[in-house]
Amino acid sequence: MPTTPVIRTRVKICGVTRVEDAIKVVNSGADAIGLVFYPPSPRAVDMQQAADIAAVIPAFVTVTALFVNPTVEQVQSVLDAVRIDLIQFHGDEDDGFCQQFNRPYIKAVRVRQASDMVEACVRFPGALSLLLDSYKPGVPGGTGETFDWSLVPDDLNKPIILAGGLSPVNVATAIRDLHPFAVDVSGGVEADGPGNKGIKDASKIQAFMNEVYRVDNEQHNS
Ligand SMILES: O=C(O)c1ccccc1NCC(=O)[C@H](O)[C@H](O)COP(=O)(O)O
Repeated sequence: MPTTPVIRTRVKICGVTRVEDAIKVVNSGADAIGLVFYPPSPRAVDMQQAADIAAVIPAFVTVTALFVNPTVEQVQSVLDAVRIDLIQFHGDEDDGFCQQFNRPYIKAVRVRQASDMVEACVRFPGALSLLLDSYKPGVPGGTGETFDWSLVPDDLNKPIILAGGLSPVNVATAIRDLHPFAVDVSGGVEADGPGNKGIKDASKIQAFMNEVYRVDNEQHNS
């Protein structure tokens, strides 16, 4: 993990499915939203939902499109219809595939051991950052589970986006322990209840952001 804290930890809220939730995310001060283009996910959006959401996102908030092993045509059709600033590849794509879309990209690494992250830095030279997520067999992402943060090497040569099971309860510890460039949350800011995947809760989003602000201030005023 980097030994020096970043001045302000960036935040991406992933799995937004409704315009009203996108507005909550923007108003909370988050830096990025994630739109899931993976139909099996309960958080998947169709093209119209995505276009409607992207239309309310102002400048300086990054609209991220998330794919899991898409075809070239699937990615291109989204890019043609929706304002997308950044692509998140969450499957088994390689660097050549990820680089062909004329958009910056980040690559998810589902962490089992330290070498997963070290090797990903070599295998994905075009990735802006690595998004470190939990490994769960058969589940490509959005698991709501943390992984063993002590596995994260302190000398990775790409900025880290920490994901997997973050919430208002544990994000401060995560930032203190790992000093990631950014944190990414989905399930941890959703409304309670099994049918509410993809429905974000304004008070949880704000609690998450408040914790990020609190720990950033704590680290820079100590
Ligand atoms: O959200 C999904 O359903 C999903 C499905 C397939 C691949 C990725 C998916 N989500 C990715 C994310 O929302 C986050 O980048 C990350 O996995 C954190 O999710 P969570 O553990 O719920 O905070």
